[in-house]
Amino acid sequence: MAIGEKITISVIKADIGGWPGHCKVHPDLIEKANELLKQAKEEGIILDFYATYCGDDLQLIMTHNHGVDSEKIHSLAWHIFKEATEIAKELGLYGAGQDLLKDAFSGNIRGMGPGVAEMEITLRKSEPIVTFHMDKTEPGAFNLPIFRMFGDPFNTAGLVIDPNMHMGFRFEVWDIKEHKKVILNSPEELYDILALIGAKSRYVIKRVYPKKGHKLPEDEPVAVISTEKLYEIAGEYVGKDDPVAIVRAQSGLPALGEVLEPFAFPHLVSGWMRGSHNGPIMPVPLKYATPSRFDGPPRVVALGWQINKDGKLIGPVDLFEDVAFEHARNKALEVADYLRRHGPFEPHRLPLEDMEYTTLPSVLEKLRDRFEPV
Ligand SMILES: O=C(COP(=O)(O)O)[C@@H](O)[C@H](O)[C@H](O)COP(=O)(O)O
Ligand SMILES: [Mg+2]
Ligand SMILES: [Mg+2]
Ligand SMILES: [Mg+2]
Repeated sequence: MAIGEKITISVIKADIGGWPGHCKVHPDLIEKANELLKQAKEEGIILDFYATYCGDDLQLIMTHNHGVDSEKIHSLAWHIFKEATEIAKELGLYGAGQDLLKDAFSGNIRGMGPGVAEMEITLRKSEPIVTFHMDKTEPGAFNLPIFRMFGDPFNTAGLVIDPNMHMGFRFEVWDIKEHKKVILNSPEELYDILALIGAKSRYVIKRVYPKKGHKLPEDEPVAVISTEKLYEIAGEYVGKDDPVAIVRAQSGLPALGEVLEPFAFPHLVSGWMRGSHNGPIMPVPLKYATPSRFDGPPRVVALGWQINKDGKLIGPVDLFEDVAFEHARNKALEVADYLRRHGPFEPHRLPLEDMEYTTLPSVLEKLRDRFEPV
């Protein structure tokens, strides 16, 4: 491994049991993940790793040379989730094995329940990246912040000032209901991008790419978001995914501060209690990534890394530990109070079409025969 060579960064996560309820990952599960990742590193399967949590989701961060969708890496992650599930069962954790939706591994973890964000890139001389980890929300929660990082000059000064990024970026947007994708150019097609991604339960940003003329290869993503579960599990829409993302920063890309700036505004996302409520996403350090009030409000953690020439993950820096995000947290709490006072009423509760995949329809079914024509 060296500068200028290809390296893959994989973030693979799953909820395999909460402690208590859907609140947090038990440290024994993280310990197990670390033990097995250490073994994989010693065997030369991965270059480096870090295991952590966000809420009740166990997060595996890995660097390796196997490219995206590698059977070796996906089966390693699956094996870790399976082994840790045994500990979750032993401890009697809540919903042990919750996100492991299939029994047998068949080559690729996508479509089996866990969330995956991976990118294969040519390693720069200095490679700053941020991994984002969310709980109690869905992939569309990344639409607004990712758009602001790479498309909004009011967020990212570099889009105006830096000649290396003045040409803008390309957004790969997925229609997760029709299972289609489209690539749109920013800034030329800015309004089309927004027309789609404003509808965040249906259209989600999957990747962002540099444009032709950028100093980075145009086929290597600069941001990637996990969306696979929603898209891949055939015939079944699986509600809230607790997504993750990887974003590269600096030197012709948004600066670290431009990557984090969108989270100074705790925008509304779907999820929270029973995956059925709108609420503010609160940027938190790991120590606060324990959604407990009304199973929330939804959380986002940002971990900062430098990847060195050997593929080693130098970090993490717990980026939202900064006091500069205190105001966003307070605002989120204020918005949470305001929304909670609506109780079961929309728009705190999600609109009916988004409730289709929750437990509400079975409640409404009981009343069906009692309706009379008016
Ligand atoms: O959204 C939630 C859990 O999401 P998650 O596991 O993080 O994907 C929770 O609010 C649960 O829906 C809620 O606690 C009810 O859980 P059950 O009692 O139905 O398991
Ligand atoms: Mg859970
Ligand atoms: Mg979760
Ligand atoms: Mg989940």
